[in-house]
Order: sequence, then structure tokens, then C-alpha cells
Amino acid sequence: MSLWVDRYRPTSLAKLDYHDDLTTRLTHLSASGDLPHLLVTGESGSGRKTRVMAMLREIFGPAVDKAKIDVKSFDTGTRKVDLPIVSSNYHLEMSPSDVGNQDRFVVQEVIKEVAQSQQIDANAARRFKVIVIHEADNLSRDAQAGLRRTMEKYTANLRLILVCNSTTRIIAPIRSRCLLVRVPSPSKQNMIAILTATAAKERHTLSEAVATNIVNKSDANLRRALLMLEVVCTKGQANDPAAEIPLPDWQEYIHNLADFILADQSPQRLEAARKRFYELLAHAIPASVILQFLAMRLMAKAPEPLQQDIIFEAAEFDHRIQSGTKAIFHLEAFTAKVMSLINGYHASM
Ligand SMILES: Nc1ncnc2c1ncn2[C@@H]1O[C@H](COP(=O)(O)OP(=O)(O)OP(=O)(O)O)[C@@H](O)[C@H]1O
Repeated sequence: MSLWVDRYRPTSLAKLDYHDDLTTRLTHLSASGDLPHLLVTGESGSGRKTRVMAMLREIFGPAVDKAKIDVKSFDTGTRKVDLPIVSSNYHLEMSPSDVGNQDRFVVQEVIKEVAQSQQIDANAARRFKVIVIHEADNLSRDAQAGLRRTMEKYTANLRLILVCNSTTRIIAPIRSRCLLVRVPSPSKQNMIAILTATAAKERHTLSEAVATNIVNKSDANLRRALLMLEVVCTKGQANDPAAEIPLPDWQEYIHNLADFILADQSPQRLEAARKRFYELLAHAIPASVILQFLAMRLMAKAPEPLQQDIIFEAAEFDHRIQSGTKAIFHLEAFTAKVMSLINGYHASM
């Protein structure tokens, strides 16, 4: 069970669809024995993360995909903060700005831990580990100052890849220590070609009019466009000039819904969640897409021991949605199930 944005994400540099010059540069960088710290900048949905991961695969091989997500707890002295961290043997990904102004603490702890653990794998392609920091431009100045110090201190076995929207909020000493990699948003033509090819892989014939309509509503954000495409195709409207293109902010709405479910598991919440499901269905978002999106977000944010159960339940309810009629009923039942998993987890603590 995966959304098309994940299912068809190009996995290697050779498979990247646009900005060939940039791809060539990244290929050279990956092949050289050393890698500088990188500052990767571009709009959301321009393909920054896809490029970074393709590059890491080029450098370290498929082992970077053998990654796990742990929610790590940090005791800052005054309070505890949790942050999900994705890690493989060779790299680590995190968005420390999510913990607000405790980010300095998190950044330093994680970096120290990684820098002090030598590469254990003697056959490793490189001596260094890579830490990818998402939303680096949202890091506090303190956290950035801390980062800058570690960049110098641990150059032997650590490389940073900082992903951001714009470099203006990145402090100058970091900028000057990183190689700047700018990922421009794909052109309309690039996007139409990718949408058409993706639809074809799912056996849908996408008309140029519908493709153009989606691209125009996507704000040059390829992720958003692919999500809209999946909705339009799921409704069988890939070739329908009157196809209703869903609101671009529906994903945000589902994200908020997941956070809402994780924050409190009362009957009142369940009822409020039902209203939100109705709202989404009324905006023509198919139930299976709602479920997938919700499950991904719940997975990413729930305590680690629950993640497998959530995926299992999502697959089960997806099956029921596909074969049943009352989609709202299954969405609500899935939510109730997740709430009871969370309650059970807290009760066992
Ligand atoms: N070169 C490419 N060719 C084809 N599809 C791509 C390419 N780059 C990205 N995509 C698709 O676009 C989607 C968005 O890309 P990605 O997640 O890398 O964007 P991003 O810039 O990191 O933005 P965000 O922070 O919103 O995720 C991916 O899920 C992938 O399916």
C-alpha cells in the first residue's frame, strides 16, 4: 500500500527525470571519494529529497533503504522532547526544527552520537556517515551556531546535507562551509510528462487538458500534482475535461486530522474526526487515498511500538474500503482502532 508519490519516486540518479545538468553534477560528486557538506535549496515539491536519497544510494548502495524510524526522546534538562529519526547504517534523517527552540539540544546530541560512533562496517564505501537535516531554514540561530561548530569538529567522519526552501535564513558561516545545490522547480512541460507517464504506469490515459489543469493548480509542486493525479485517476476522470481537481490543501487537512487523533482519544474526538472525514469525502477525495495518507502520518508520528500495528490495520481497512460500500464507516472504524491502540499503549507504560 503506497501512494503514487512514493511508488514512482525515482530511486537512482540515472532515473531522475529533469534537470539533467544538475543530475550530472550530483553524479560526479557522488563518484568523487569525498563529499562536501551540502546545502540543498528549492521549493517544496521540487524534488530535493528525491535527489538527496538518489545520491546517497549512489554513494552507499541500496543499504540506505534499509532504514528504520525511531522516535527518540531527548531530555533537555527542563523538559522531554520526542523526535522521529530515520536511520540506516550510513545515514540519518531528521527535522529538528519540529521541536521548536529545543532544536539546538537535539542537533548537538544526535551529531555527537553519530560522530563518535566510528563507521563499524569495514567494507563501507565511505568512512563518513551523512546526516540529512530537513527544513534546515527553520532551525533556530542557536541550533545553527551549534551545527556550524560540529561541521568543523567532526569533518573526518560526518557530512551534513541541509535541505531548505531558501538560504536567506541560514547563517553565513554555514553557507560558506557548504556546497550550494539549487533544485529549481520542474517546468510545466517536465511536470506534464511525469504525470502522463505515472498515469500510464497505472493504466490510465491522461488527457493533456486534465494534465495541464492539474499542473496549473499545483503551484509547481510535483508532490502536490502527483497526489492530485492519483485522486483524479482513482475517480476514473483522467480523460474527463470536466474532472474536478481536488483542493491542494487537502493533504494538510489530513495531516492535521492525524495529529488531532494522536493528541486525544476520546469519543468526542472520534465524532469530530468523523465530521472531518465527511468533509474530505465531500471534496471528492477517495476514501482509500484518505486512509493511506492518514496512516502514513499516524505511522510517522505514533510511538514506535505502534507503527507496525497501524500499518497492519490500515491494510486491513483498505481492503474493507475496496470491497465495501460505506467508506465513512470504515474510516471511522480505523480511527477507533488506532485510538484504542494508543490507549492500550499508554495504559501499558
Ligand atoms: N526527478 C524526478 N523525476 C520524477 N519524479 C520526481 C522527481 N523528483 C521528485 N519526483 C516526485 O516528486 C515528489 C516530490 O519530490 P520530493 O519529495 O523529492 O520533493 P521535495 O522537494 O523534497 O519537497 P517536499 O519537502 O515537499 O517533500 C516525489 O514523491 C517524487 O515522486
